[in-house]
Parts: sequence; structure tokens; C-alpha cells
Amino acid sequence: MTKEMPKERGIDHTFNLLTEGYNYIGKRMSEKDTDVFETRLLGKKMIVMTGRDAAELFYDETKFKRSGALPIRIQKTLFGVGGVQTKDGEKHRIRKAMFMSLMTEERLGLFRTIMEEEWKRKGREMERKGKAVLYDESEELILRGICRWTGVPLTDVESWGRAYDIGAMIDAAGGVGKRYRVGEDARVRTEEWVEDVILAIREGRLQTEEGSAAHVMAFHEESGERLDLHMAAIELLNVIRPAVAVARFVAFAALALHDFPEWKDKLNTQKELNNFANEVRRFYPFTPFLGAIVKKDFEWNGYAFNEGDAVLMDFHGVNRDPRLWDKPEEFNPDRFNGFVDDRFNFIPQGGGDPNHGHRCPGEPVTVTIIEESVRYLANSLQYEVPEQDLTINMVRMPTLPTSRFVMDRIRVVGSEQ
Ligand code: HEM
Repeated sequence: MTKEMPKERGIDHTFNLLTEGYNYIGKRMSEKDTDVFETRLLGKKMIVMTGRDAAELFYDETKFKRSGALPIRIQKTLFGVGGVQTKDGEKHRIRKAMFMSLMTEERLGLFRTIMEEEWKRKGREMERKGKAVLYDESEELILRGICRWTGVPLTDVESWGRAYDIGAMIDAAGGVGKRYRVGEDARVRTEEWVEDVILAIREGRLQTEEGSAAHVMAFHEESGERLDLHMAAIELLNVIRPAVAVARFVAFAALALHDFPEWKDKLNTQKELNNFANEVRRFYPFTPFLGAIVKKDFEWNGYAFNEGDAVLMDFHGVNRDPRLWDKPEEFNPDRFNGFVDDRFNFIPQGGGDPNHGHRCPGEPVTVTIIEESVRYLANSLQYEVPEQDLTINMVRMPTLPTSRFVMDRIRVVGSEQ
């Protein structure tokens, strides 16, 4: 006998999700004192889960699949249609290995050096401007860096426009109306740009380093055939786009330095920087939840999950779960001293093993960007934070500080001068 799952009564709750944003799931879990409840979203039954154990369940590939889980509107803006995120089983394993092959120690070391160089250049540019919006500057800076690393040519003339388009693709994920359409158009333009790059590499008109993402994706083969041009572009963008998305964490990191300045003096070692970057990833809201589909009937904690049921895993909630984190509402990078990561208790970018499941392959790239940004902001840049709206709108997904972190009287200091 299975138990009855706690249910949210009513015809459909899409409106509540859209108007409550990041708080929608947590609020219902506490009200119902549960880790799982049933609701209806976009006219469909949906099982919502939270907690470490639910995360472990969500990543059990014998129980869940991804194909059919991602709404097409999200594929048309954020991810691209039919990319690695939508694959299962052997097909997924082969495609995922292509991404994991990019993350060698040597390639990541090169990426760190590129980020250091790009911050030096950006620091000088921001000093010349005097006043700048950190979020926008970071998007452009990261795009320049990730294009160098992946082997995609990017001129100074196009960098701001391309960064804007990629930002719009990311922002459209949780948007409707104009916000959605702007992102959809931006994806079409961006895919065309990257398709041209892949074609030029394949035809030998553009030389790229072996091991760089553009080279790997241009020549990657599955069942003896290269990826079609469009799919190669989608997957190359699956490196470039999320890297640009890290600009949100850069803005949050600057906000943390502003709101909790006592941590500025505790950024001297690599470990301290790493702790700070991880606390930024835990503390600030980014990925709210993700969906999957039940593969075959099973029971969990006495509840029935039936083949074809759609589930939503609450990522945001796990990073703030008081059963996992002492005083989760406090910003405390030191909590990562001695922290034991069991792959399901800290999931800002998904859980499990990235080699086998869908966990994000880009965590080392993300952490490198945050670390190098924090290092530069804390040690090499002097700036004032003028009056502005730094609140984080928890209804908007993905969110960021409302004013995107404006800096004034910017000066490069120390050995960087
Ligand atoms: C802003 C920082 C980032 C966040 C919050 C983030 C978050 C995520 C999440 C939640 C997933 C889904 C996990 C799942 O489906 O179970 C994911 C997957 C993925 N991420 Fe990231 N990510 C970030 C940065 C990156 C970077 C820098 C890269 C590439 C260099 C990247 C590449 C990917 C790819 C290719 C997937 C699909 C993996 C798969 O389906 O197997 N991400 N990411």
C-alpha cells in the first residue's frame, strides 16, 4: 500500500509559480511539512521533490529519463533543441564524454590564465569609463575569455552585441512575451554565428588548437559520422552560453563583498578564494529546479511514482536546506572548511557524477571565473558602490541584483597599475 502524496488543491498552479518564483516550492514544502508534493503546472500533473535524498533519487537513471522533460520553449532559447541535456543512456554518455574531455587540468589552467588577462584588460577599460555596470561588463569579459579558450574568433567590434544576445538567451528561460521573443531571436543569430565558425574549421579556413572546444566539436563523431553543423553549434554554445551566465555569480560575488566586507580580508589563499566562490554558488539563487520523467513505476518513501509522471527537483532548496547547512541564511565561506561533498548535498549545478549523469560538466570553469573575478575585485580594483537598487527579486528566474551592480570612481590599484 502506498501513501497518498500531499497535494496542492486547485486546477493549475502555473500562475503561483510565476508569481512566487524561487519561493514557490520552499513555501509549500514547509506548509505541508514534506519533501514531496503533487501539483499541476502548465496543465499537467507534476511531482515536486526537495532534499538531499530526493536529489539522489532524481539522478538514478534507472528511474528517470530526460527526453521529453524539457519544454520546447526552453530548448528554443536557453539550451538549443536536441542537445546533450535531452539525451539518455548510451547516446548521452557518448555526447557527455565530449564535454568532459574539455575539462583537463591543462586546459583549465589555460582558462585561468586567460581569465586573469581578461580581468587586467577589463580593469583598465572600467577605469577609463570611471563608472560601469559590473554585470554587463562581466558578460562581455567572460565572452571574450571563453571565446579565446574555446577557439572561437571574436572581434572587439562584435563582443558587446554577442554578449547581449547570449544574455538574452539566458534571461528568456523564465520569461514570457517580449522577454521570451528577444531570447528566441538572439538564439537564431548566435547559432548562425557559431555554425559559420564550425564550418570554417571543417573546411580548413580557420585554424584552432587541438583540444579546444571548437576543434573537438567540429570533428567529434558519433556512429562514424560528424555531428551535423547545427548540432555542433548547439553543443559549442553549450559551453559558451553557460560560461557567460556566470556573470550572474560575478555580480552576486561583488554584492557579497559589499554586504559582508569582513570576508575581504580572508581571501589570501586559494582555499579561501575557493570557499568564497562555493558560498556564492550556495547562497545566491540561480538554477531553481529541473525536470525529469519517470521511466517505470517505483515506490519511494511510501509514495507511488508511475511511468510517465513528470517530476521537478528543487535545486535551490537543497542549497538552503537546514538539515544540510548550519544557519543556511548566513553567508559564511568558512562552512566549506572540512565540508564533505557527497555529490547530492551541494547542487548549485546539479548532482551525481558528471561523467555518468546530467550533472553540469562546467563546474570547474564556473568556479575559476568566480575565483578570478573575486581575486581581481578584492585586490586590484578600487571602487565605490553608489546608491542603487541591490535587492534580489526572488520572483524573477533567473534573478540578479536589480541594478546589476553599478560601480563608480573605478581605479586599478596595487601591482596592476
Ligand atoms: C552559471 C553557472 C552554471 C550553472 C548555474 C549551471 C547549472 C547547470 C545545471 C543545473 C545543469 C543541469 C544538471 C542536470 O541536468 O541534472 C547543467 C548542465 C550543463 N551545464 Fe552547466 N551550469 C553553469 C555553468 C556551466 C559552464 C561554465 C558550462 C560549460 C563550460 C556548463 C555546461 C553545461 C552542460 C553542457 C550541461 C548539460 C549536461 C548534461 O546534460 O549532461 N555549465 N548546468
